[in-house]
Amino acid sequence: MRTAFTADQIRGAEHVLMARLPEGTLMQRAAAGLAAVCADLLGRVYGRRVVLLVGSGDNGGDALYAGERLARRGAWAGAVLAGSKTHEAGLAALRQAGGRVVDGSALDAADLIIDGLVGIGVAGALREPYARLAEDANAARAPIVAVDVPSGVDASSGRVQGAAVRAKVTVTMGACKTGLLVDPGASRTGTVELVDIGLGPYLPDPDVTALTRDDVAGLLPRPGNESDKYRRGVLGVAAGSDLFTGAAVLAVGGALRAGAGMVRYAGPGAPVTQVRSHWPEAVVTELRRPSIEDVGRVQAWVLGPGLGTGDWAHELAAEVLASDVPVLIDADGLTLVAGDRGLLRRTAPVLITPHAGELARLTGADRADIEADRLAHARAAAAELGVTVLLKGSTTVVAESAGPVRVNATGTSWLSTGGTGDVLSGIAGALLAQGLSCYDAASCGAYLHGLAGRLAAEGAPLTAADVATSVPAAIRAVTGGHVR
Ligand SMILES: NC(=O)C1=CN([C@@H]2O[C@H](COP(=O)(O)OP(=O)(O)OC[C@H]3O[C@@H](n4cnc5c(N)ncnc54)[C@H](O)[C@@H]3O)[C@@H](O)[C@H]2O)[C@@H](O)CC1
Ligand SMILES: [K+]
Repeated sequence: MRTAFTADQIRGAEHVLMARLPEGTLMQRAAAGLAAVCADLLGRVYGRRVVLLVGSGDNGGDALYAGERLARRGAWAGAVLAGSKTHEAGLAALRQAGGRVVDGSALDAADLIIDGLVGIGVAGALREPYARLAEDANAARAPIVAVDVPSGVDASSGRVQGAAVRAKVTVTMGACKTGLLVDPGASRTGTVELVDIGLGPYLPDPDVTALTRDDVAGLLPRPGNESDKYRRGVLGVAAGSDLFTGAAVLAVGGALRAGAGMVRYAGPGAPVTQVRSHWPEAVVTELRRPSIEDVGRVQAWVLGPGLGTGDWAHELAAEVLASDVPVLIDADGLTLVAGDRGLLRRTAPVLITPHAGELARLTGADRADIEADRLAHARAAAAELGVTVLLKGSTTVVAESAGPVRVNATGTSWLSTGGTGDVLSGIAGALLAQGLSCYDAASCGAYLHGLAGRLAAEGAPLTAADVATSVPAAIRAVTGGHVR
């Protein structure tokens, strides 16, 4: 499990550790790790031009001491001092090693740029001259190594309020920061390298976690000798309408490919015909009225893709939500719930899977605000609505009212195409039906969906149906595909 922490959590742990060590120890550990990554990236250090962007805090101190180490190995090291004050001991050490102070024009001829403008101490948008330096560094041809956090990215949320460095590598000290895993910040970090400065034992429970392949392999249900189609989990899918038939086909497809023992599809005539012809494996009930009475027993429901938002859909949603099994609500189901919050009054668990626009409709928050601070809005919605929230987007996050938010890093921008959300609801629904909690079903579902998207795309456009087709390959990639 990858873990990440807010700036305050990191400061708290650093405080305890620092009190036990001689002054300056942590910064030397940080600078040593940073210099090693820079040297790796340069290949040969001797004679290469390294430009340090140095802010007024300890982030600048890390950069100066790393510059000193590289200068001692024969690099040309020039520091651009951006702040009204500078880490004096760091600057003296750099000078002693042969480094110098330069102006921003040195960026053009740099072989490597070290961004030590601001780290976890940043507040708000970068001020001048920091903002201009960040932009000039981005425009230069040299790769940028960001110290701790790319300057301009909020370490605790991933928020970017103005100019921000776009790094090739981010060398983060002690522990990963939340803002490095959540967009828009995550898109600025490049590769994240962690330098161990001994903080581990002093860290609290993480703010954010990300499942690894092994975590997902451990959580995914696998059929055993005792399994039959009923015990493996039966998923009900209430989706599709005479107007929108494809959503039903895609949600059922995602569910079948993700290992549901059986999928019971319930809908009106047109999607019933489509689902039957695409998926003879599904057990289909054609609904003449909005009732699930004749559908048979299920262990979880997917409610909403392509369902419509009229009275018929509302009545069907109310029936599904009156059941005593977990329900995943997506798409039109979310619109129905936004218009009638009373539908959420139930004791069995609810997982909602909105994108930012759908969450805005549900909570009244501004869509752009949600995009800018996905974590905070997903958490707040989970607490307000009493549900598990899977917020879709460039970084998909899964939040409950308490505990760490799980972020998913497997996605690809090729997935932003019509119908992929319907497939995701089928995958996560199938995992719910197999007995996973909303939290695990959502985060494993997002992981598999992202990976299936990557496998389907291979760097080219994909369709939602391709994603569903690739889900077994994604599961094989995660579990090692051992035959059992
Ligand atoms: N505290 C520690 O034990 C360690 C800290 N380390 C480094 O120290 C950093 C934290 O240092 P600081 O607490 O000094 O904070 P930072 O260096 O991250 O930033 C604080 C400085 O930036 C300025 N600043 C804040 N927001 C700004 C904005 N929007 N535009 C322009 N300037 C802005 C402030 O005026 C202040 O001088 C970490 O990110 C890490 O790089 C590492 O050396 C490891 C050990
Ligand atoms: K930085």
